[in-house]
Amino acid sequence: MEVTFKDVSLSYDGTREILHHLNFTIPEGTLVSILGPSGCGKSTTLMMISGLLAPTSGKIFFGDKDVTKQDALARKVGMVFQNYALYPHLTVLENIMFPLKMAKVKKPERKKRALELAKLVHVEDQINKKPGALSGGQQQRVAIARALAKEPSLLLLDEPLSNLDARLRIEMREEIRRIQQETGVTTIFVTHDQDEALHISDHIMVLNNGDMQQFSSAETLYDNPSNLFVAKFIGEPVINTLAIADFQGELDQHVPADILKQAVSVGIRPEALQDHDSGDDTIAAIETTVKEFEKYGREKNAQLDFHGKKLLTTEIENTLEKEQKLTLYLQKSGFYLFDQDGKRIFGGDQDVK
Ligand SMILES: Nc1ncnc2c1ncn2[C@@H]1O[C@H](COP(=O)(O)OP(=O)(O)OP(=O)(O)O)[C@@H](O)[C@H]1O
Repeated sequence: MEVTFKDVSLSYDGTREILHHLNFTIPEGTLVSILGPSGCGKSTTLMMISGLLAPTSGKIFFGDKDVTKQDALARKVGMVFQNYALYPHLTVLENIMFPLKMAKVKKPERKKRALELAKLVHVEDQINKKPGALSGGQQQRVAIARALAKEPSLLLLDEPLSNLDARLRIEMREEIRRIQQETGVTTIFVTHDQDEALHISDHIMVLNNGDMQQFSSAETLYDNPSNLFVAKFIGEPVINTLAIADFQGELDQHVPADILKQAVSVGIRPEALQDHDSGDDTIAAIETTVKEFEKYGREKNAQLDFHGKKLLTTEIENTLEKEQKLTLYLQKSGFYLFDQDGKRIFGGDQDVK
């Protein structure tokens, strides 16, 4: 189901606005993550999609239908939370069948459907166990199967992996992607973990302080961040940032004068700082001093001092000594300028916002 927010705002108490004028469309059949720091309004956005919370102003559409006034039941959404919320006294199969029982589906039919779902989420060999006898990952699979039982219009997942250990999180995020692709159900996934969002989503909505910063693919967020917040939030290691006044290097050959005049901040991805000149792709050479250097496996990180400011690069070919002087060549791809509002005004693909 396609979901559209038109100018949706929300205040819990009528005074403080938590979400401001959200406008977006989640395309049918896609997996979209809502990503942002703690308290930015991710769960609140999901609750408004579910119908558990009504917007203070604006409209919500499922397809062409205005559902702003419909409750959660009428919207037919399936929800999964981080604490699974399975019924402890029921078996796995009974848990999956439960929503169908409530919907008065006949017993043989609901058993057949629950068995299909148990297979889909790979718990078919656990169906007679109680949730307490399952691992966290298995419980999460059951919770997803239960949410899918009534063939929901949408599958909504609120931080579903946060109670799992690191290895299981990776396994389960791949599983959520597989289940979403096998069922084709439009899925909306709330997370504060960029790695999780970048790995499984078709599109990512980045929220900060109740404002939508950008809604695009993982690749576009990284290559064409619309503003400084997104540039800093997406990417590991984090992008280097400097005030333009602290950037001691020649840019006028590559950056138009009117843009340079508006620039307030500089963003340089760690991989855009190389120790060799690559001709046309190099936009400036800068003088630095090595502070730290680490090399192990595929990781190469050098911490550098650049006129009193710190820079990090991942692209050093040769071994370095502390306090060594080093000329770095700034690559065009991975170099950005931002104006006083933080908007990207140079770098990346100019027409992608
Ligand atoms: N029921 C409520 N009543 C009043 N304020 C609330 C309520 N629920 C959330 N808030 C406030 O709304 C803001 C957004 O909360 P929300 O839970 O949507 O953020 P979040 O991005 O999901 O955060 P987290 O990642 O920490 O769960 C926060 O400032 C929070 O304190």
